[in-house]
Amino acid sequence: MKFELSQRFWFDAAHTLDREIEREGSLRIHGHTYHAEVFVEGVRNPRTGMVMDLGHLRRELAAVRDALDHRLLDEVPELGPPTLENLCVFIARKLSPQVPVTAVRVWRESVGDSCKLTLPPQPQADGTN
Ligand SMILES: Nc1nc2c(c(=O)[nH]1)N=C([C@H](O)[C@H](O)COP(=O)(O)OP(=O)(O)OP(=O)(O)O)CN2
Ligand SMILES: [Zn+2]
Repeated sequence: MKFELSQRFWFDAAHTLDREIEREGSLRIHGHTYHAEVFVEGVRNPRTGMVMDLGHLRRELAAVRDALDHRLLDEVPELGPPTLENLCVFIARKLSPQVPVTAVRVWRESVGDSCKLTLPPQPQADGTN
């Protein structure tokens, strides 16, 4: 049996974005509240009954949030242009290799847009995936 767990967090951040349309407003520094959800997938450890302890995931996400919250995203190392796509990749890469992440979604409620990065399932310790 395979299970999918998820954990959400949010952060407030500023950015600019170099776009072909709506350039002027996008190039001015402005802020958004971003929401993110990280999905992990796997089988239960028979001893713990868990795919992974959600407390560990919460700790990992607190560190990721710290790298993004109240920041000017244009200046965040390794992010690149501060798009939803790059935020998904950044969050996935910040998680330690032990986290069996299969997807990351980032969205802005106020604008109504959303981006989901889907990753291939990681091999499990018991050889399944
Ligand atoms: N493929 C993508 N396209 C666009 C992205 C993106 O991340 N990936 N991002 C944007 C803009 O940032 C987004 O549309 C928000 O627009 P913005 O000018 O930043 O803010 P608004 O004024 O529209 O929204 P408010 O939060 O209400 O101020 C565009 N395309
Ligand atoms: Zn914006």
